[in-house]
Amino acid sequence: MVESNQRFTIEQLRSAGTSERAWVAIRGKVYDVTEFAARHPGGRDFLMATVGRDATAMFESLHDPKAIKVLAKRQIGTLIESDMPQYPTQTPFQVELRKNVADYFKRVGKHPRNAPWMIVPYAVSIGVYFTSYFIMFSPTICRELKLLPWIAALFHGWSSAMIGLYLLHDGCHASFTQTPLVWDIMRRISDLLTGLSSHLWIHEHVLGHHPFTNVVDFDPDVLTSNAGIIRYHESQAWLSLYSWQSYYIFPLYAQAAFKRQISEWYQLFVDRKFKNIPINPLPLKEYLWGGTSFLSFITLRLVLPYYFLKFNLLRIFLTYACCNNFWSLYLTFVFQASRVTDEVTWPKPDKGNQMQDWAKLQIESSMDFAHGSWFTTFMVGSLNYQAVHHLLPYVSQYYYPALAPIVQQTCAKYNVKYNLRGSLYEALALHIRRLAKFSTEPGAGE
Ligand code: HEM
Repeated sequence: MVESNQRFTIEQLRSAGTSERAWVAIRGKVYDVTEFAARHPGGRDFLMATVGRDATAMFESLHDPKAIKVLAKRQIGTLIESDMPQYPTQTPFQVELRKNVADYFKRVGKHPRNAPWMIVPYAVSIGVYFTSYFIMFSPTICRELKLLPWIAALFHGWSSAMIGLYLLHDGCHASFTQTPLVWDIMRRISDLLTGLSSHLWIHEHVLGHHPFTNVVDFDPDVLTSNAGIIRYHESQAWLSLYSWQSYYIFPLYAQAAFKRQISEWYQLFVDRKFKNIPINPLPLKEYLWGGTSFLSFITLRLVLPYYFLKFNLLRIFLTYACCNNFWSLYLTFVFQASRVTDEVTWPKPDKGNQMQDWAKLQIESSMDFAHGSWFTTFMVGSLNYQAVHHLLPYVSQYYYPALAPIVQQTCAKYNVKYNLRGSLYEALALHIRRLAKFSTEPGAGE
């Protein structure tokens, strides 16, 4: 039995990231949520992924401030010192934003997670995925219409990107319906069809990227210890290959899907970490899902076209090269344009590990584009409203266009910079400009 006034080190907390002993730290208090996990309205899976660490930023960004009261009787002690940056609690800007957003949902009489129209893009993504697959590997079409299967391969890449932007993204943010089973089904569909792991992505995106966007050494995309092949921050050590990065980003970005399909299962099951983010011991269910997803992916990509439809291996490889390269370029450009530019902030915690206002950081580290264009919004899974998404990741993307003016007005009142460009191309040009800037050796004109 643990006494409620006990003081824990971060290592002790870390060792309690299992289903038998699940502890989590929020604002310096350590809670035992082993029993609570089964009753967590956000589902057991999300909670179990977050235990064994200081989950303050993630918890506060997703829950009403009152939710912490539910945990009061589960407090078992305090954390001696956190290894995570700390944001101030509930600044006036955050409080007003929260109120304005809540007022909007009260006015329209909707729940932020309920948006039945989202079924349309979900169905389009899956529909195009299977239609294009059929065209790519229909022996008759391939014989009669030589070009069509290659166009279908591009559409297959596009639909894989859309599955990521819609089913994976919304499932991992729990932003469609209030039912954990639905979120689970959405992200598992993505696993089965794309050969990527949504469990790993929860760690990368929900635990790593979102609470600490662009924060050096905490956002897994901005690590000084892992210089990477692209340099877009001054904290990354200089490598002479960066001189060429404005040119090689295209082939580099294009191979992202292939690289992930090979590395993700290793990171999840063998390495048990994503860059700087450790992964808690996995339940049997996760191994079974991993195996099923891998088999389904191999069946779709190899067994069916090679053994049953008798396509040769070179043709299969080239078809998937078309698909994967298009898919990777499409997603990478959207992601990079919406946050890797000079105009957004790249904050650092101070010496005491303290950060500025979390909401302000989310807005100022985002680059929005093409507000009002329904076509762009559809094509980029609403990431053209990046600031709103980062501020309210649990709200269905269906509501972003309506919420953006409310957020912008609140930003204007509190003098918070809201970055917005007219089109994706403008935002992309800013990204390319930043890469060009960091392709010069420090001290040689950067
Ligand atoms: C990605 C991770 C998480 C997701 C997606 C998530 C999601 C949710 C959702 C959807 C609710 C229902 C209320 C609402 O709609 O706001 C909820 C409630 C709650 N969650 Fe989480 N949660 C996560 C992590 C955590 C963590 C780390 C804790 C800390 C122990 C936690 C503790 C709670 C508590 C105490 C409630 C309120 C329960 C009640 O009112 O009875 N959640 N969560």
